[in-house]
Amino acid sequence: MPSEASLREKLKKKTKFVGSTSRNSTRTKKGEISFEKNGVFDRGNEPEGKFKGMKFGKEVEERGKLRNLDSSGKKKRVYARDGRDRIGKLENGVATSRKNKTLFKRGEKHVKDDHVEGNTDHRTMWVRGKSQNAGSKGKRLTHTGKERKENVALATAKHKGKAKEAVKVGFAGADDLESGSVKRSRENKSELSKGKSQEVVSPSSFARKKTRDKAPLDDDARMIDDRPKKKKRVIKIDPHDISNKRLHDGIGIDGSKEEKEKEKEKESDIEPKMSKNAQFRAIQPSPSIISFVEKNLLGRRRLIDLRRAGYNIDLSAPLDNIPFSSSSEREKIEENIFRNKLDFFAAAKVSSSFPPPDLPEIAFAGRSNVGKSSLLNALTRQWGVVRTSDKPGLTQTINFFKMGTKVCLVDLPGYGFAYAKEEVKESWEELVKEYVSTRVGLKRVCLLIDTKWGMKPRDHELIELMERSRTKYQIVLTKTDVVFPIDVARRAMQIEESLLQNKSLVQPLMMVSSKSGAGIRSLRTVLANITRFAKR
Ligand SMILES: Nc1nc2c(ncn2[C@@H]2O[C@H](COP(=O)(O)OP(=O)(O)OP(=O)(O)O)[C@@H](O)[C@H]2O)c(=O)[nH]1
Ligand SMILES: [Mg+2]
Repeated sequence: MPSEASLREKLKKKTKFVGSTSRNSTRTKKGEISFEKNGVFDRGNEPEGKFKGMKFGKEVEERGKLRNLDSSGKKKRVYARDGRDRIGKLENGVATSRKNKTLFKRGEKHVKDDHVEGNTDHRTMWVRGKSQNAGSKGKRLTHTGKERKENVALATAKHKGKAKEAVKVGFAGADDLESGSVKRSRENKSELSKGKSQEVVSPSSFARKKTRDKAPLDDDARMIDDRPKKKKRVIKIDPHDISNKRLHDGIGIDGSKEEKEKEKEKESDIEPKMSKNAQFRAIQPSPSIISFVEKNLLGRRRLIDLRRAGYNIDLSAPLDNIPFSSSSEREKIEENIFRNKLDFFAAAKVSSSFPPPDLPEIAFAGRSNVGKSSLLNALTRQWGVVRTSDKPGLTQTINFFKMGTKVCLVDLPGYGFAYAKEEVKESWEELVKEYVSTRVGLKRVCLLIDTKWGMKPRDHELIELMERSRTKYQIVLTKTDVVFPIDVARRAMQIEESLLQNKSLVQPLMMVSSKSGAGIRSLRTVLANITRFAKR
């Protein structure tokens, strides 16, 4: 049997090896190593090679006992009690491994371990700790008497809700464990996860907890510090108390001045609330203006209504397409003058460049982009002769157009906002002012006002100038098609009322739309009368 002898020798060697490694392993694993039912290491994370030899030698015998006893819970407990003395002789690490064996038998988690230990103080404490009678049943096998007392105290403290007491006791116990039993510290760690009072067991976690608790305390303290400061800042003002503040302001206590001031405040509050727009809405147009607006289809209208009335809003439409006047005489005048071709013959940037005043002139003035050039085109229906643009400031010179042999139409540069340098715009204004105030042969200035925006300060400036120079001028509201008919009437009423005292103003106020053609016929009639009666 040489093979048997050699086998035994091999086994002995392995046993020796295992004996040493098992201790080391338990020490290093610190209770994390688990036993299987057959007592063999391990399902843990340790490499298998380390623990294979556990089946042999004395260790194997002991494991055999363990195995038998592990098969039932009761036996295990009996074995543990009996074996504790025996195992207790071993080093702490080994003893821990024994306990761990029982602990991890049914699971590897510490929480489970506590449950597996079953009727121990420990489990009762932490499992039932949330209920009642912590530590009243059973005895913890692995704990010393001192530890049991601590746990009981912890449980009692917890049960009674005395967290502070529990903290103190727990912390003391943790100190003991740190110095001695690794198992104890592990148990305490598991305890940490079960409640606030348990968290204090580990000194490090206790320190963390302490700092955590401190921070909010500090915040609270700061908040508490802040509150009174805020309160101090608050000045309680009684709105009905007129004793101090109002006396200091020099207002009598009787409240007479006070009431007056209140009334003034109310009035001043009301006035700004009445915006310009609201004031405009409050205007009541006269019936004559309203009828004129309706008759000429001024204001925003449906296309179908314009067509029914005989308007042709097609820009390329000839002059004839404008609705016929009921008066044959007026119709004749319109045709005779405005059927003539519109001829551009002069442009002037300075007054010295003005052409000689051979013909009576009708000028079109107004702010930039108000529609002066467009109106010239609409009156003659010769689109493109006068250049227009949606960009303010296109017309930068005084442009002279002959219309037949009887009248000259003058397109003036606009004033106000324009895409041009300030100096240039100022020169335009000066040129326009010079023209309207000094031009010989100027029979009428059509001052164009945008119906939507009304008159602006620059318009008033020019009016004042024409009033001073006694230049005849007539207001023409443009772009009436962009506002409601009632607003066209309101604007007309507003402007007429504002210029009632002006002597050089020629009535009536005209309203047109170069886009729809509304009011163009009426304006033609007015302008034709100028040329007819104009003295050369
Ligand atoms: N809806 C509408 N738009 C108009 C009317 N008249 C002119 N416009 C537009 O207004 C813009 C300015 O027109 P212009 O005739 O160039 O105005 P302007 O007063 O000559 O402008 P400046 O030469 O810069 O002073 C253009 O885009 C026109 O199409 C109108 O009656 N209705
Ligand atoms: Mg123009």
